[in-house]
Amino acid sequence: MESLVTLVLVAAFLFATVVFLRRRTITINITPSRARRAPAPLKPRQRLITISDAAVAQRALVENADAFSTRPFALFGKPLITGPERRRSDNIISAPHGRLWRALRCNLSSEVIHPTRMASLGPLRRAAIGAVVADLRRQSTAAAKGEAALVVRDCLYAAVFSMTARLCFGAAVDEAQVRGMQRNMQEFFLAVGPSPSKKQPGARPTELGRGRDPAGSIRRRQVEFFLPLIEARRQSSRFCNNEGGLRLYIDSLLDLSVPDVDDDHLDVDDNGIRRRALTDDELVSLVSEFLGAGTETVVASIEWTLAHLTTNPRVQNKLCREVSCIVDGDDSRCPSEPEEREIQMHHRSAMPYLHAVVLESLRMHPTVPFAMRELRTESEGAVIGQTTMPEGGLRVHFSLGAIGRDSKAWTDPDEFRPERFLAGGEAEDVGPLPGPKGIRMMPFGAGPRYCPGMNLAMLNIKCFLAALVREFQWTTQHEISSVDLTEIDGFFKVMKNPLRARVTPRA
Ligand code: HEM
Repeated sequence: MESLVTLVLVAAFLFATVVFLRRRTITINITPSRARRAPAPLKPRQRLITISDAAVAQRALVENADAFSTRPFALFGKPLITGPERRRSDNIISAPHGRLWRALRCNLSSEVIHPTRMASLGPLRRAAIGAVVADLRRQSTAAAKGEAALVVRDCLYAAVFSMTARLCFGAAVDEAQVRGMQRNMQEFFLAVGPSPSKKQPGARPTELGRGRDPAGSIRRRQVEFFLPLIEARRQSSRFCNNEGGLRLYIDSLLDLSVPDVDDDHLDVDDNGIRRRALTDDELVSLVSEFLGAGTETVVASIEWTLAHLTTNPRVQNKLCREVSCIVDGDDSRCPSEPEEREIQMHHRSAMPYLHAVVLESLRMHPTVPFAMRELRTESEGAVIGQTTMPEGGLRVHFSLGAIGRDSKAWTDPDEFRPERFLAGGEAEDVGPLPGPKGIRMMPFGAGPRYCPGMNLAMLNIKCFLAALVREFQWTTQHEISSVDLTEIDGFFKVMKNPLRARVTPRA
């Protein structure tokens, strides 16, 4: 009897959701919360639905963008992002849709990672790539004697992290400080779920589950570690330090004033809004968000792509030919400045196959597995019309992996086939963000909350991949290991078993 009642309730809920998302027939997969591990705790009695259908995602995230613009606050569990004062210390990811979110997002996009600033990132990126290449050469020489397969994730992670940390704090931070930041972030991600950090040397075992106040103590250590670095930058004569044309993230945050009232419904004149500087707790939240978002996602994407290249010699050779032809060729159309040249070379039109390989990898393994939204009970009237919002509100997870592998939208979706993104292919007009024809894949999300780091991420992934494929041949070592493409979904979608490959320097 009890199960019959549950069945009826679930059926009514599914029906209501479909009606709410549009009153015509749509295919919608709704997974009850227990069927998938929710990366973030649900509020008591809050319902969770998982959307795996691109058309439904389009209607929700693009056509009903206002209603679907707020993420659940407690993505990580409150104590991990709440400062010692126990007040909200939002970062961009957690800020509700409104003035504060807009100010924070606009600061990152226009001050730090605006396309016009991409060129000044070149020296940092080249140093990071140089470090990985040198490390892999050294390891491959050592490994050649013992015929061992290399794990690329560790040196990749260290290089990308150091690049992101210096974009945040500048050249003044030394290696020890960068490694300290890395450990701190690894501890954070260990606490929130499976991540590449788990395998990182020096990562301490998580304290979760030991019955202490683990989240609170992780946050305390984060504050203790980052505040002195922030304070040092605040006290420095930062206006005199030329950071090679870079606008450091920490400087932009220290200069930023944000609206004091984060309520778009208040009837106030724009000029009358009180503004304030960011609190120390907010600065810590924003800095750690930048380091985490800028590193984990990019490293995981490069590793997934290398895994496919290792098992697909045809694709790898084709990519290597394209990269070598452009990098080693003398294309007079390219600008002579190395920074400008780098950006132009990695443009879709210059290296279409590299672009296609990266898109295909992101389609199959979007490294952020879900775009999450929360629909509040307050917005019920405006959004839902006749339908009753479940008590406690509604959590909606858009499954980016399922959308990218939908067999109704993609031919052989589980096959790694970059050609589909080339001219004449089934996805020639599909890019990393949904275009005017609607959503086919959305590895960087969709609607107003899409990833602001997309351009930087695409450029970094392409530059690392181009160098790694041009410098090395990637093969499996059957007698020792094969490539295991099993995914693990935590806050990030990572390889369950890190890529182990034989890495041979090209002549
Ligand atoms: C391969 C690399 C990356 C992937 C796949 C990725 C993916 C995503 C996704 C799926 C979202 C959620 C979008 C939504 O809810 O609709 C997101 C949000 C976000 N990402 Fe990324 N990201 C990447 C790199 C980066 C980088 C390099 C940065 C920073 C420099 C960054 C900063 C952010 C921020 C701040 C948000 C929150 C945006 C908001 O709420 O307004 N991401 N990202």
